[in-house]
Amino acid sequence: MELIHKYFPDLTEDQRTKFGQMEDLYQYWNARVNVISRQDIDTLYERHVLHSMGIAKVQPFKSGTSMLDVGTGGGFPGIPLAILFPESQFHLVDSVGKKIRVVKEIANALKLNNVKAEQIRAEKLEGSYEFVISRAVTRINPFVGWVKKNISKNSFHELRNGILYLKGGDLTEELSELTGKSRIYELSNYFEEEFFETKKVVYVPL
Ligand SMILES: C[S@@+](CC[C@H](N)C(=O)[O-])C[C@H]1O[C@@H](n2cnc3c(N)ncnc32)[C@H](O)[C@@H]1O
Repeated sequence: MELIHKYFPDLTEDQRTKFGQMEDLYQYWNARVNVISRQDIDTLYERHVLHSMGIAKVQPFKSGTSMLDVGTGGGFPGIPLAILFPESQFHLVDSVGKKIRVVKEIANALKLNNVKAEQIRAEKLEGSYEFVISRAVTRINPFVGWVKKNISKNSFHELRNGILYLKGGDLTEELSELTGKSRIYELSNYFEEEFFETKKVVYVPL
């Protein structure tokens, strides 16, 4: 938790409380439905919560933004970002129903009125959003194909609407497959500790 305060010092009391409640909730639910690896639960704040919040360092979302989190699993990156941006709307989707059940339980327990969770495959999803946020779902190229129908045109952020995707490894080959412009943001520019496995946010404007 100290790390959240270190990198996001302006949180309200309500946000601090909600972040604080996440640990017990994930301990409880992960013991019933495996949504994050069991060894990772001890490092929930570093490897999952703060990591998800790396997206906010790249693009802080303005009030009224709508976000789609594709392949959210147990709620990452969507849940931490929904706590951080209570004035924005988050639609969290996953193809696996039991994961969505956990997300709904956690969002309800945290009283996150700005989160909607749904079991659906990304390819079938209608609706439009300013940004698609995601972590560790598939290769960038098919991912862009799934979600480009869901990006709205009305940009009102510094970055044009598009995808913000937490990813690791050497992305040269994957990104060379993309026709449009993409950009890589290194998380090491925002966080001094080296605790993330995937160290980049890939931005694909659409
Ligand atoms: C490796 S997990 C990552 C979960 C979460 N984003 C995280 O980083 O903790 C990938 C997730 O993507 C979901 N998924 C894979 N293909 C999908 C699709 N076509 N539509 C929706 N969800 C999908 C899987 O069910 C799984 O929960």
